[in-house]
Amino acid sequence: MKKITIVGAGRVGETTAQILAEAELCREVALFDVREGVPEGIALDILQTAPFFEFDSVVHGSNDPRILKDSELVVVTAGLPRKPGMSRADVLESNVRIIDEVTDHIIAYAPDALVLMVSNPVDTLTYRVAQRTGWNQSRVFGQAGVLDASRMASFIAQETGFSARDITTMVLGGHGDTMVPVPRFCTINGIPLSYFLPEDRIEAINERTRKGGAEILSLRKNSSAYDAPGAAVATMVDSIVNNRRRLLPCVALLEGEYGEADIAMGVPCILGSKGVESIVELDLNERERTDFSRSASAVRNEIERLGDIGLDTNKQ
Ligand SMILES: NC(=O)C1=CN([C@@H]2O[C@H](COP(=O)(O)OP(=O)(O)OC[C@H]3O[C@@H](n4cnc5c(N)ncnc54)[C@H](O)[C@@H]3O)[C@@H](O)[C@H]2O)C=CC1
Ligand SMILES: O=C([O-])CC(=O)C(=O)O
Repeated sequence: MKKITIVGAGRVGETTAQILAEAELCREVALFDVREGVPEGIALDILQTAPFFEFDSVVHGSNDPRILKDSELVVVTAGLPRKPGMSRADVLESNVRIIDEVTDHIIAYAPDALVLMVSNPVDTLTYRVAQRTGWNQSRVFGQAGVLDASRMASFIAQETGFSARDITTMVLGGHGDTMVPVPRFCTINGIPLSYFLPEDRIEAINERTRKGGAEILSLRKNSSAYDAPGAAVATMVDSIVNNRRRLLPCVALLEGEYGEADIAMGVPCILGSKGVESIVELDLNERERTDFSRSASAVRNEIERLGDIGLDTNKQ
């Protein structure tokens, strides 16, 4: 891929930019942020790691949204992170205004790009971007499940003492307290998780996964997570730019899949060069279905709050 722009040169944006450049996932990594000098400074700092990591990707930054021009993919990390004690939904009102502005820049300067949303609450803001752009399911999607699944895998690795590499996990639903880890679809090198861990330990891991973001926030105090989130975004970008067509949980717009429509939330997707190529519909059991629809209700409540904010588009 020639050019990827990261909107929001904060902690997640910077971490993502470093990984994309290091892995040469595109020729040009652009950083856009409203903080004066910051995107330029971060770009320069990352560029100066090129001799160590031996990459040729170019990194540059600007406060001018025209930097988005010619991007094939835009990763959106702009917006407030929550503070300890808050839920992700608590930053909805602040972030929707930022995301509306960012969306208008994308429409104006990168009208053919794919959009990978990261800003929280990510399900609702992915939905918002899709509404404002009018773009389809394949082009507008978000990151949540890749991170949640990696958290779950690392907890399983800690619990079993086995290599995290052999652990495959699946987390569906909204990226909030109602997220749905699905241990039935988790394996250790193909062997079901239940072969290694008793039910109560699996349940404890599910619960820790649901609270994974809050756990880090409570420890780091003045920052939510950004190392694993950056790596999760880069994993999705890699599947897109290399057209790997990996099966990854993504925040996707549902159009009847899983019995839901007019909503965006985490489901397994095939992610390739055109974005979300398809949604994989798993045959959920009764408990998983109940948990999934509870999670959908939580996301829907957030989406309803958007109604008060109004979608007065300001397409340039
Ligand atoms: N989906 C996920 O799994 C995750 C989502 N997040 C979310 O990502 C977002 C960013 O988190 P951090 O990087 O830690 O925050 P941060 O505060 O370090 O960075 C946010 C950046 O957005 C910029 N920004 C604000 N308004 C802007 C605008 N109109 N245009 C361009 N840039 C603008 C700020 O200047 C700042 O540099 C938060 O909403 C956070 O909750 C964080 C981790 C994981
Ligand atoms: O916890 C937060 O607010 C940031 C995030 O989404 C995560 O780390 O999962």
